[in-house]
Order: sequence, then structure tokens, then C-alpha cells
Amino acid sequence: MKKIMMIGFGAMAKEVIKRLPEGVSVGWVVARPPHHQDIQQTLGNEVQAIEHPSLAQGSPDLVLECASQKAVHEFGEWVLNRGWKLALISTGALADESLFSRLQQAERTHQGELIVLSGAVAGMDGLASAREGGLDSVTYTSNKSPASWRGSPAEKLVDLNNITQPVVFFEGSARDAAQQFPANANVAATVALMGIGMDNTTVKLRVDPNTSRNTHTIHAAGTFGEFHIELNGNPLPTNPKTSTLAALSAVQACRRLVDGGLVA
Ligand SMILES: NC(=O)C1=CN([C@@H]2O[C@H](COP(=O)(O)OP(=O)(O)OC[C@H]3O[C@@H](n4cnc5c(N)ncnc54)[C@H](OP(=O)(O)O)[C@@H]3O)[C@@H](O)[C@H]2O)C=CC1
Ligand SMILES: O=C([O-])CC(=O)C(=O)O
Repeated sequence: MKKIMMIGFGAMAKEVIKRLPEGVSVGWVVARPPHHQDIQQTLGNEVQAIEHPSLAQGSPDLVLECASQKAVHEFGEWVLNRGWKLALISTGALADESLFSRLQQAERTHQGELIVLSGAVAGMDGLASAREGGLDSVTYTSNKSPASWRGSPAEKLVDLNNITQPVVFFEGSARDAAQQFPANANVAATVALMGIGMDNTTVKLRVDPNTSRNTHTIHAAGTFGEFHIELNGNPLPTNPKTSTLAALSAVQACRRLVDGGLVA
């Protein structure tokens, strides 16, 4: 049995736990104390609810971060310094150059592994392949409902309660998008990491009152040719910001623990 450590016990973590493949179980959940009772009641006393990975008894086969960019800052380096495997969903944390280089250093020094989950988008394998031949431009657009942007800085840029037409309220680099919208634009960072980087990837964030889906569009051009991907994702019923596919990408990472890396 492979044992994973979850960081976070919100909408995505709960969805991942529900869908864990056979042969994988949760050994530890890192969460703030108010969640501990819920964790023990839901998952039983075999699972350790802890405030920090250092409190874990034993070693996980994989640490799955499903929490926040802040959590990557708080725990990422510690986990990699132990030589553990760390899969990130809050990939926007890597827009912080200093954190990214510390995580890479820890990964190299301690033979840990830093995994960027593909999350809510598809096509990251093709984008990474295209990069090998040289990419001229990559543009990523995120289009979501007003509910998906609530609680983000979009509230100050557009009247989410009264819009009648789609509005692009942010256009800039992937680095700025990921840092200014930490709970909404991690995909911008993922696309940047797989393609032409945080400063050269153009990002547009758009609110659309006529959609209930999270639509991710990537346009990439380079030596390989050109591709255009549009992915219309269903949000999780428990969090309209978060696409179901993002949780499924974490489930797939768990499946690779038992099935090996044959199917990427
Ligand atoms: N890469 C991608 O494609 C995608 C990435 N995401 C990212 O995934 C993450 C999880 O999403 P989701 O589950 O829907 O979000 P939720 O807000 O539903 O849950 C996040 C949970 O993580 C906990 N958490 C956050 N920071 C910390 C911390 N520093 N220490 C301990 N616990 C922490 C929160 O605890 P508390 O209640 O105590 O605050 C909360 O329970 C988010 O960062 C989101 O932006 C989401 C979708 C796609
Ligand atoms: O789930 C999504 O649609 C994307 C998302 O929240 C993010 O990029 O942070």
C-alpha cells in the first residue's frame, strides 16, 4: 500500500481522497487545527491530522499539496529537504523566483522530486515538447463565471454582480497573474513553466456572466507549428473556482505511484 500525505483539506483534497486509486491511502493530512476533528471523523484515527509535516510519524510515498501558494512557501522546502516527492497544484507559488530556486536546490541536494501537476488544463506534454524546438509565443486565457472570481482582486476591477457581457479584466504576464490571483491563476504559471516562462507568457483573465464552466484556452506558436487548445472544465460543486480536472490530475499522480510511469 502506498501512503500519501495531503496538504490541505478543502474542496480539492476531499475530491482527491474520494477518488484515490486502489493501493493508495492517506496516512497524514497537514491542515490547520480547526480542521483536525473533521479529518479524524472523516478518515478515521489511522490518519494523522498534523499542523506541519515534521510531526508525521513515518515517511510518505508522495506529498500532495492541495492547499494554497502560501502552503508551498510554508512546507515545500522542508518536504524536499527530507528527500520526499512533492506534487504541487498551487503552481503559482513558483512565480516567486527565490522560492522556486530554493525548492530546486532542495530537490537536487536531497534527491527529492518536485512535480508540477497539469491541474485544470491539458496539453502540457505537447507544450513542453514544442519548447524543445523553440516557441515564439504562448497566450493563455482563463474564462470563468462571476462566482468563480468572487473573493479575488477581480472584485475591484469589475462589478461581478452586475456585468451583462464578458469582460477581460486582466492582461499581463503569467508571473503577475499567478501572484495577483493566487487562488485563480495557477494554470497561468503551469503553462508558463511548461512553455516560455513566467515573463514571456501572455495571460488574459476574463469573467463571463453567461458561463458556468471554467474555460482554459492556450494558443502556442513556434518551430513545431501552432496549436490551439480549448478546455471547458466543470467546476467542483464545492468550489466554483476549482475545476474538476485539477483534482483528477492529482488522482492521476497517485495512480502513477501504483501503476508506474507508463501512461503519462
Ligand atoms: N493548478 C491548477 O490547475 C489549479 C490549482 N488550484 C489551487 O489548488 C488549491 C486548492 O484548491 P481548493 O481545494 O479548491 O481550495 P479550498 O479553498 O477549497 O481549500 C484549500 C484548503 O487548504 C487549506 N490551506 C490553505 N493554506 C494552508 C496552509 N498554509 N496551511 C494549512 N492549510 C492550508 C485551507 O485551510 P483553511 O480553511 O484553514 O484556510 C483549505 O482547507 C488552491 O491553491 C487553488 O488555487 C485550483 C484549481 C486548479
Ligand atoms: O481550476 C481552475 O479552473 C483553475 C484555477 O483555479 C487556477 O488556475 O488556479
